[in-house]
Amino acid sequence: MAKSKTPAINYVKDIKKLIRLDNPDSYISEPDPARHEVALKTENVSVFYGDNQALTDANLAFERFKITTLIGASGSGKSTFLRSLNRMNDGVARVTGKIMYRGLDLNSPDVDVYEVRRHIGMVFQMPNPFAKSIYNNIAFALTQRKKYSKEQLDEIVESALKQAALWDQVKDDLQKSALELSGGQAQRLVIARALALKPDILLMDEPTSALDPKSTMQIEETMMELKKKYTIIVVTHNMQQAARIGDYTAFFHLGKVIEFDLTRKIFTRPKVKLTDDYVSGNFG
Ligand SMILES: Nc1ncnc2c1ncn2[C@@H]1O[C@H](COP(=O)(O)OP(=O)(O)OP(=O)(O)O)[C@@H](O)[C@H]1O
Repeated sequence: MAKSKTPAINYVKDIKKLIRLDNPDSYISEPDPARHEVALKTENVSVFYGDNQALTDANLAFERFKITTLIGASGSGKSTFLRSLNRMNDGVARVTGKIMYRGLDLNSPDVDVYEVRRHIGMVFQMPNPFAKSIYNNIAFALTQRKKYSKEQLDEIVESALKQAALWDQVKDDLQKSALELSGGQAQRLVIARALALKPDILLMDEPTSALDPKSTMQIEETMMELKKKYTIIVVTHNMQQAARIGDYTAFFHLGKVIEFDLTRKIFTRPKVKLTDDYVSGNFG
C-alpha cells in the first residue's frame, strides 16, 4: 500500500518546532504566505534615540484584515516600533532596516511621508480632536492636499463616522465643537478622522487606556468590525484586551521581539518562558 504523505509533512513540521525550541530566546512565527496575505512586514528594524538603541532587529509580518496586538512591559519598545511603521519617528529617532509595504520600503528616504501616513493611519492614546467642529475635524485633513466638492465631503464624513460607530450620536450636531465630546466619542472621532483618508492599515497606540470600561468595550467592538476592511496593529497594556481582540500577538522585552504568534498560542502555550512569565503576570 502506498504511504500517505501526511506523516512526512508532520514530521518536517515537528522537526522545525524542535529546532525553534532549541533556541528559547525568541520565537517568530510568520503567517503562511501561501494562505495569508501579508499587509506589512518589517525586516531588521532597529531604532536609536541618539546613542540609545531602543529597538533591535524587529522582524514581524502583519497579516491583512487581522488585529495584531503588541504587548510588553513599559519601556520595552512597543510604541517606538509602532511609530516607526508610518514614519512618525522621523526627526525624533533614527530608524534602520526595512518596512516593506506593497513591495516598497517605507523607510527609504525618497518615500513621500504624507502618502505613507495616508495609507497607514495612526490613533493615539489620548483622544486628540482639533478645536474645530465634528465635521471639520474630518474634512480638514482631507482638504489639505486635494479639492473635494461639498457633496463628496459630506459623503466621506458620514461614511467615516458610521464606520467609527459615531454617526448615530452626532449626525444632528456635526457643527458642534469636537471638544464637547466625551472621551469615548472623541476617540471614535479620531478613528473616523483616520478612516476618512481611506487607509489600509490602522496603527493604534493604547487607544482605550484613557477610557472607561464601557467606552473601552465599545471601541473594541468597533475594532472587530473595522478589521473586516483594515489591518490593525495595536499597542496595549491590557492583557485581557490583547487576548479578546488579537489574532496575532507580539511580545516585546527590552527592545526586542521575544515571541510572535497567534494570540491564542501566546496566551495559552507560549514557546518562550519569558512570554509565559509576562502573560501570567509574573512581571511587567
Ligand atoms: N522621544 C524619545 N526620546 C528618547 N528616548 C525615548 C523616546 N521615546 C521613547 N524613548 C525610550 O525608548 C525606550 C522604549 O520606549 P517606548 O515608549 O517605545 O516603550 P513602550 O514599550 O511603548 O512603553 P510604554 O508601554 O510605557 O509606552 C524607552 O527606554 C524610552 O525611554
